Amino acid sequence: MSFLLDGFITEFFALTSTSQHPFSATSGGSVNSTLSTNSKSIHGIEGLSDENVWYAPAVQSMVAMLILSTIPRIISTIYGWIHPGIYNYIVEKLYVSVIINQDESIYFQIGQYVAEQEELARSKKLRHVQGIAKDNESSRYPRNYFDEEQSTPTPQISLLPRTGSLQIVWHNGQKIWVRREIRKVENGESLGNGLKGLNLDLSSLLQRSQECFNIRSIIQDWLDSIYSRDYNKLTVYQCMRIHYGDYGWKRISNKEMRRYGSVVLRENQKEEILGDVQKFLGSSKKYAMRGIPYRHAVILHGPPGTGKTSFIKGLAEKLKLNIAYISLVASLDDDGFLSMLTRVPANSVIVMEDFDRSHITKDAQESERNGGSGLSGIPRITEAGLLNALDGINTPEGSLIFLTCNNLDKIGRAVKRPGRVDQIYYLTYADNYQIREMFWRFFGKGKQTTDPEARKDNPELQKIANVFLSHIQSLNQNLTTATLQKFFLEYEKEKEIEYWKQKKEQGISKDSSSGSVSINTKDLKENDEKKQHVDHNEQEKEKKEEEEDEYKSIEIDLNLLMDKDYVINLFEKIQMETGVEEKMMEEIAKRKAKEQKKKGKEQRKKEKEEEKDDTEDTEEDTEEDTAVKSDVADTNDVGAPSPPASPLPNGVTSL
Ligand SMILES: Nc1ncnc2c1ncn2[C@@H]1O[C@H](COP(=O)(O)OP(=O)(O)OP(=O)(O)O)[C@@H](O)[C@H]1O
Repeated sequence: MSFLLDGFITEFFALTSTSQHPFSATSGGSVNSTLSTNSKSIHGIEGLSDENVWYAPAVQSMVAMLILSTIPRIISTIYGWIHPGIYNYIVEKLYVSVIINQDESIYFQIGQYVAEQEELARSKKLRHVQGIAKDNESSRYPRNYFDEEQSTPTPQISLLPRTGSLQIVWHNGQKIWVRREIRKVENGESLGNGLKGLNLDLSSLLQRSQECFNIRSIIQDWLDSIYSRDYNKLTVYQCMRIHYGDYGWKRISNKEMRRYGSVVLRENQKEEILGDVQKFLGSSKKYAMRGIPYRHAVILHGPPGTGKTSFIKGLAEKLKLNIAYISLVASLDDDGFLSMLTRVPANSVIVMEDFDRSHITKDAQESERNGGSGLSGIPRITEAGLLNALDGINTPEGSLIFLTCNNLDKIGRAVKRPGRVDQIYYLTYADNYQIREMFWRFFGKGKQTTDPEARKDNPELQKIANVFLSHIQSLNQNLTTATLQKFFLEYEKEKEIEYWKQKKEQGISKDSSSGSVSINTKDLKENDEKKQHVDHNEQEKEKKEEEEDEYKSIEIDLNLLMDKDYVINLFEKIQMETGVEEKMMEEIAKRKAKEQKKKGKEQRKKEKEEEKDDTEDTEEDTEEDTAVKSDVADTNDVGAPSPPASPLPNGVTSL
């Protein structure tokens, strides 16, 4: 009922107010003329001038369309008051509607499209909206470390229609009503506002012989437009609980893909995994012929920060796949798990991370003791559920599954056996090849980042890379690629800080030397306030653009990377900050203690030498004094004996 009332009110305002007509957002000018002609066209067209006559039929048909689309709603609303049965009958006969539940993977795309149309239209009709935070990527760079405002960008707010509000979206001249509404459970009761079970109810006036196929093709157009715009971006889905007992795939981000080339594994390892996956993706017929379930599971294991997640993202970019994360530690039971696998968004690689930390350990009893498998009341995936998933019982044809873990020993043999898991790869600490590649990817220019031949053109950087590598080797420590990345970022940051510091100093001295132009506040006040505001905004924009260009062109001085002490100290600082594994911390502590001891020894040695020098000086002084005294004595008391030489060793003074 309220749905139709809203529709009626919307139509009423659309007819009575030209500025609020949905067309006004896209073609404001033409709408005014259209509607001002309405009254004339209804009573005839005699009032129209010759040059306007040509569009009269169009105006008439538009008005007729508007009336036609409104009248059924008005009638159905009135009848709805009189008799719900009649209301239902009219709705049933005159409208088509499609409901998309929140647990459908396209729910978010359709919701996004509709919200964007609303934002585009900036409809003045929307009065009560939902405010959500919008991530403002562009405000993050350039990073001038002295500009505090810049480093803490203000969050941006975006307005969306509220749950329950009615939106109108025009598609090729056809009007679609869209409403987000709280989902009704099966017995017809609403779940209440606290729960986020939502439907998108899209309805449209029934058009002859098109029925729901028309609205289906409209929704398909919307989806196509969203997908074509976001093509080349990685869509990441996460399996989430939508409301009690119900799970869905939620799109959590739509990012630029991580480039496959930006991930550095051991020499040829990346190509090996890629080749294996490509071979699988191109072998559907072979699998079918042999009657083998067409699915492929890969385990990536190794210490944290060796690039397991990064590699999967890079692989997804390379193969143009989306990523669907499913957490094995979430409160998800076997039924939920398997049903989610059947609904995995198309063209996705399924990723189950931190497998060894899940409740599915190699010892099922241990798992139960730890509260797994539902004994603690929290629904859990059981080992049997996981084995079924890996066997491909519920997974769609062509499923590609990646499992990641730090400790492979914690995974039961049943899981690892051939047929369930097809390949196992170990990603470990960075070797010389990876250190070198990471270095060039960070500091090389153009082709040098990936092409060893091109690096020969930069012997200076090659020298720095070699010396840097030898410093790392002298550390004699296992370093992950994540630690190396952090090192380079920290180094860059330090150098940038130095750069901005210098810039700031130069800026101040430049201003003071040139006797910067002082602003006459009186003159400013006389200026038009609006103009000032515009000028200020433009200046800010220009300044930002200049800084952005400058940021891109900052030349980082890499010579410090050849300083062994600097490199070792920065690594230790990073390792301390990032809380590396205990063993590494122990090693650092040991080395620190050793260094401290060495320094203490050197200090004592130095002190001893200084004291020795002092004693020698004292002795010399004493001798000199004695000589002076004896001279004096010679002069004053000729014949007095000289004092005996001290029997104490050097540096010990006699009391
Ligand atoms: N081999 C690598 N090549 C490029 N970048 C890497 C590599 N390994 C780690 N990194 C960087 O380190 C960070 C952490 O890496 P990532 O999350 O992929 O590690 P992980 O092995 O999945 O760790 P965990 O086991 O804790 O999940 C990322 O920012 C990534 O850019």
